Amino acid sequence: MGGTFDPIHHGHLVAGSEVAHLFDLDEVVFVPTGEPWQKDKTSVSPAEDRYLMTVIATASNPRFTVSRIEVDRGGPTYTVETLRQLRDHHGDDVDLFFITGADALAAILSWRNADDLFKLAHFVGCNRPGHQLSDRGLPQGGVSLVEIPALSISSSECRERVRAGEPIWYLVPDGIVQYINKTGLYRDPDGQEPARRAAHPS
Ligand SMILES: Nc1ncnc2c1ncn2[C@@H]1O[C@H](COP(=O)(O)OP(=O)(O)OP(=O)(O)O)[C@@H](O)[C@H]1O
Ligand SMILES: O=C(O)c1ccc[n+]([C@@H]2O[C@H](COP(=O)([O-])O)[C@@H](O)[C@H]2O)c1
Repeated sequence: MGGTFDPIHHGHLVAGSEVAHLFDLDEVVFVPTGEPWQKDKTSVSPAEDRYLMTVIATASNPRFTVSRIEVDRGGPTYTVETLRQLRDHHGDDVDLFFITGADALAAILSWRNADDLFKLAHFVGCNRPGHQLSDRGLPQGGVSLVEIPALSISSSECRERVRAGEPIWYLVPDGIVQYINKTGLYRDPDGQEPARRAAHPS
């Protein structure tokens, strides 16, 4: 499952679990994006933080693992390179499924070497609340769309809530709340929430 995971939240975990069930997958490998080239670089947290949060969030599920493949590769992250590396590593005996969200798949034709992607893996697009994807324009048989039990959570909302001093308990696993508190991720650069700064202007 590919994503920026900034931070990983229960929407991602439910999607991974649901797709594993529907497609009878042996393993779901979460692959945090190294450098998401279609996102503003300055607004994405360090890859190492996103990787560590993904490890923490998935640790309790024996079918979930995390790969450093994109974090370690360096440079802009292209899914086509990730799939080629995975294919080289596993050989032709495994079926690869690339799981991601409907919003990301809607833009797949703008991805690097889009034509090759569908030869390397079967793509699974997760419909989430507010993002319904049609498979119009996508190659027949190359993509499956699945409905994920509605969980209206997004990473951007989690980041906004932390910045505003609002709780993210139960939107993300407990360990992620603790990691964010410990590292100060998503807070203002001076480490204070806006509400506290207003009360104690420096
Ligand atoms: N609640 C959800 N249900 C199903 N799929 C989801 C959900 N949240 C995210 N996804 C999908 O998981 C993929 C990877 O997610 P990503 O790391 O970009 O998180 P995000 O919540 O979409 O982040 P952001 O709000 O920063 O755009 C995305 O393509 C996204 O559509
Ligand atoms: O290969 C590409 O060119 C490409 C362009 C945009 C996104 N992706 C991948 O799509 C997945 C979801 O991305 P995002 O930005 O929605 O978190 C993630 O694994 C990205 O690396 C891949």
